[in-house]
Amino acid sequence: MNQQQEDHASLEDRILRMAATDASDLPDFPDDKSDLPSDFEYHPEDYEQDEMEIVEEISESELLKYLDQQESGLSVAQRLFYHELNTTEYQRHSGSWDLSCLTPEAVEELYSKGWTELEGQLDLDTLRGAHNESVQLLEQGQFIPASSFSENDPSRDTAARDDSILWFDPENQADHQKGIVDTPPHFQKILEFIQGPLMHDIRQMVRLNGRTEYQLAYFHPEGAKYERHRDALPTDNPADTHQRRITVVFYLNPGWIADHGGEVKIYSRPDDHGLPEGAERIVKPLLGRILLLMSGAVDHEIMPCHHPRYALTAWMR
Ligand SMILES: O=C(O)CCC(=O)C(=O)O
Ligand SMILES: [Fe+2]
Repeated sequence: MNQQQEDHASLEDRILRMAATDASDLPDFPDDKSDLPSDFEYHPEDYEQDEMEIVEEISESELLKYLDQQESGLSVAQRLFYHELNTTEYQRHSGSWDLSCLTPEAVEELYSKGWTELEGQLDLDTLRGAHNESVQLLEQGQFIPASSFSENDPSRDTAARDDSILWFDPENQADHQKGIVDTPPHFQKILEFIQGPLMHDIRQMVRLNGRTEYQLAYFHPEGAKYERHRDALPTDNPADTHQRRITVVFYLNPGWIADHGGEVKIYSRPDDHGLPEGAERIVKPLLGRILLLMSGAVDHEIMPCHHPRYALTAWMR
């Protein structure tokens, strides 16, 4: 762990700090122990229990708001990078960064804004094939409403999303009860790209320490949307295996036009006064476009869809 990281509280510490400030029933501990009632016994475990209950009660968005007030999610997420990429010193050597598919500009943008877009990484045949496979999976009834997964993660506001999802498991441990299906051949190629060149590049730049999951989402054309949210809590702990670190979204919508809707709105990060620092940005879900996000740093939303919309999301931990 480097000096920079030691100076910052871990995610757990920051959450517990909040719990402690909210817990008005915590005793004011006097320096002079004689102020305590004579029969008072302090069992720290009792209060730790209270703190945990408070953490469970607050919603994910409230928790994020509080964490952002302590430090912006982007600053926290930037410490997952091995280097400070926005220095002239580091950028001068960008030609020698060992990248197989990403450009140095894309990596710099991911670092400095928390997100970037890529194009032209996969051939049209694979992309069109994956779109056709998505339609087949829908016709086979393989998708499950995302909101029905809420019991797995009580802090997630699953009412915020109208999409239906399924999971690909590269080891092909199909379990249809849990929404896991065999990976069809064109999706297999996309997964190979993610696990190969893309993972290679991201690993060079960002500390990863966990498994990657693959979710295919279908948004129905009767206005399905996904309200503003973030994919993870901001963490800079290299040992964390739980929080998602990088979100990769592959759009699979041939012939997309503005009337189809389903654009992604990317929210600008808040400044020191909690106000948006810049304008919101729109990403169109065009076939072959890829959106990369620092999962703990960037709020985003999916606008209402007026045409079937498919996207594959990979979350790297
Ligand atoms: O489909 C997209 O554009 C993004 C999906 C997303 O935000 C999510 O699944 O968390
Ligand atoms: Fe998301």
